[in-house]
Amino acid sequence: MTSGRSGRARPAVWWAWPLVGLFVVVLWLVANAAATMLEYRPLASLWFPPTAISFAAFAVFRRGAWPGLLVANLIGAFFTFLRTGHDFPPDRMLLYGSLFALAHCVPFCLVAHATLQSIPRNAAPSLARTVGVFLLGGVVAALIAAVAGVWVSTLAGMADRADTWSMILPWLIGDVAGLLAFGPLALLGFRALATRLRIPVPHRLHAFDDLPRPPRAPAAYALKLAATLGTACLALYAISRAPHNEPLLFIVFIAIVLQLWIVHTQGTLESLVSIGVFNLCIVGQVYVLGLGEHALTLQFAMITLASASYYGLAVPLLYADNVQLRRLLIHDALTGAYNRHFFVELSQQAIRQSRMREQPASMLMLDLDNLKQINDHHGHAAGDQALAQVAEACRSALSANDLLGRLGGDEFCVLLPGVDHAGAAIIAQRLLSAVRASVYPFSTEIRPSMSIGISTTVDDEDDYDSLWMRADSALYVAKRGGRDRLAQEEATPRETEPA
Ligand SMILES: Nc1nc2c(ncn2[C@@H]2O[C@H](COP(=O)(O)OP(=O)(O)OP(=O)(O)O)[C@@H](O)[C@H]2O)c(=O)[nH]1
Repeated sequence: MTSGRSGRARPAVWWAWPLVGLFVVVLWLVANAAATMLEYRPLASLWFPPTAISFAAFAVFRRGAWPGLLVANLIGAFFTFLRTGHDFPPDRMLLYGSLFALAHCVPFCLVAHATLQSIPRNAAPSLARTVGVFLLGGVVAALIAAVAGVWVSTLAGMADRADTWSMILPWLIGDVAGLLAFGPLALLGFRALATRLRIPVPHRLHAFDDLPRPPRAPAAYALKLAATLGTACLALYAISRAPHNEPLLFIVFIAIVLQLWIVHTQGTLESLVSIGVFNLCIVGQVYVLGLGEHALTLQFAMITLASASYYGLAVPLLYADNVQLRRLLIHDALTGAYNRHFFVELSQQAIRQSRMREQPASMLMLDLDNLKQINDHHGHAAGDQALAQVAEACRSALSANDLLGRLGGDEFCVLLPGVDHAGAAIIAQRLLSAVRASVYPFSTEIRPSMSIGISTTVDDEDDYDSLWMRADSALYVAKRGGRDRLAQEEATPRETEPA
């Protein structure tokens, strides 16, 4: 079920799992303390970041996360009992603590599992789908955790049955806010830790490693992050000075627009860090400025920012997919030249444009020599290699305006916009030389060579088809003349001798 890229060769050291357990316990309790500091009413915190730790630990360490998380939850529950003055006997403490632990761990274990399962094993992953499962699963898990947690609270006598519904909503929102603030970032952190400790992590966690990475621009990132945080700080400072002017708080939503700018232009890690920092900035300010009464609006802002950002992360991936699809659609996979369909379309367009500019256009029909012999003596893989090698040699001898297409088999075609008869012959000669200069790695006896037929527009009636027919006839002449040469369309085509 799980296997690691680097973990296969060397097994984890014996102290790796205890260290993971300890790390999870400490991190979970620190997050729990941060949540406690931000309680704006009993058992309702502005956010509950331990959810992020639980989700990430289950996603990376799977079953191995249970011991650390159970211990952390029990300790966290004991502290809450003491802090809220509930002096239970030891057996009750253990019972209620265990129930709290299960109420929290089971739902977040399930959402971690569902998020992992949303990444296909053998197909191209879709970040949008995984983000959808993570967000919706996160909300459902938080709802289950909130209902179960409030139920345990009433069972333990820590809350009134009458308060049940008024407790569930803030509990749910706090859990979601904590999960979205740090869940994916914590997951990356745990994955890095597992790799260091040579603990195998689920294969699926590597599915998004090849996300397109925009060029690193730390100064631009710092500027955008400062603008995002500055806007959020400004909004909170303004509302702290004018507490009854609620609309001021909505300045925070401008920060969401700035954050999306980061997501669309910076790398994934930078985006995850900015989500976390934005959340820290909000909760830190709420704590310092005492803005607990605006908790729901701010939670809404934090959740909106995080969920919009996670979906935004899928956009560069979709864009890269589009580029790749377009590349596959218009190029011949073996040689990288344009495929026949696209080459014909581009050539027709280029011929029309040359005519409008009152310029000529020329066409070169290229045919690789002796491919059948290469296939027969060295195999089809060698034949493929010859085709790719000759195409590369041609590409290196052409300019950016010239079009190279593979019409099929060993036939290529070059369209030269704005190039006349004489110019076409010079370029064709350059192509012959470039191909002759290369050496086939599979044979020193067969020298790379090709034959070329040339045609050039003579009047406005000329189009792709007429050029193609004349270039093809000229190619036939070059082949008949002994290969490795060019022939121009003429009543008596001019031929060059092999070098
Ligand atoms: N390896 C490989 N062979 C191909 C491919 N497409 C076509 N061929 C083979 O290329 C050979 C072309 O044969 P011919 O048209 O007689 O060409 P040739 O052997 O180069 O002979 P001349 O053109 O007269 O020099 C055929 O045997 C095709 O099966 C391909 O994509 N890869």
